[in-house]
Amino acid sequence: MLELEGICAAYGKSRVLENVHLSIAPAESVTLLGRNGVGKTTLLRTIVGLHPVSQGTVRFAGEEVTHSAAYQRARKGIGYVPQGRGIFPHLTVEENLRLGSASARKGEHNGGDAIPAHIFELFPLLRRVPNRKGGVLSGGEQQQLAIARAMVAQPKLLILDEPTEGIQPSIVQQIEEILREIRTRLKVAILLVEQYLDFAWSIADRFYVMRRGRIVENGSPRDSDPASIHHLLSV
Ligand SMILES: Nc1ncnc2c1ncn2[C@@H]1O[C@H](COP(=O)(O)OP(=O)(O)OP(=O)(O)O)[C@@H](O)[C@H]1O
Repeated sequence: MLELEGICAAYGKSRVLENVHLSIAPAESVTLLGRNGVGKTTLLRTIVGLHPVSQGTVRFAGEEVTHSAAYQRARKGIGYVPQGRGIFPHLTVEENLRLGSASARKGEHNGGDAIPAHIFELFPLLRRVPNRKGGVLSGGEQQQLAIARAMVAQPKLLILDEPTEGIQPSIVQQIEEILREIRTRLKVAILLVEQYLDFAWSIADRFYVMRRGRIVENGSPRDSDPASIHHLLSV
């Protein structure tokens, strides 16, 4: 479903990604691990169309999208939950969700479609607070809102950048369950950047480890020893 081949990217003259190859099958859950500053967020941004690649190709759902605009990739089915959540703090929960709808992404400035019922089944907490402003929600609620907003557009691939950052452990478990539902029931593929290895391990079918802009290891959590991955992440 997603294939990255030989991706290179830079900020000015500073090269950040070097020859990255990565693939994700439909409904597969993949985690991208690596220390701070190795290029994980930049790689996600090249996939969603927010950072240009200097070499390589991005293919999604059988089509090359290397140079497509972010909104075109969103329409094709790439959903993105950025680091820091990216919700609108002054808009209500319902308004935030409507902005995620497919018609809003197509540029029809009508406030978007109705919110699909399955969104509230996945996020019952949000059903209880439709009129609350995004900015007054707790960190965990904001993260759920950010994921729900991406899900409103019915993506085929959901990309999440450190969804557990700054969230208490009990809520992390809720988010884990929601992501599992998204993958198994809705058959949406997941690409997760995560520092919290236990969380990543519990939902990933496969992992990649990145160091200094390169993929240095990949495999399946079932066949890998977490201690060796911890070691890889600490050197
Ligand atoms: N806008 C920018 N301009 C210049 N350099 C940048 C910019 N954004 C990131 N970088 C640099 O690119 C490198 C990769 O950053 P990136 O955010 O992709 O890493 P990361 O692995 O996601 O780290 P983190 O976990 O801290 O978000 C870092 O050295 C960073 O300082």
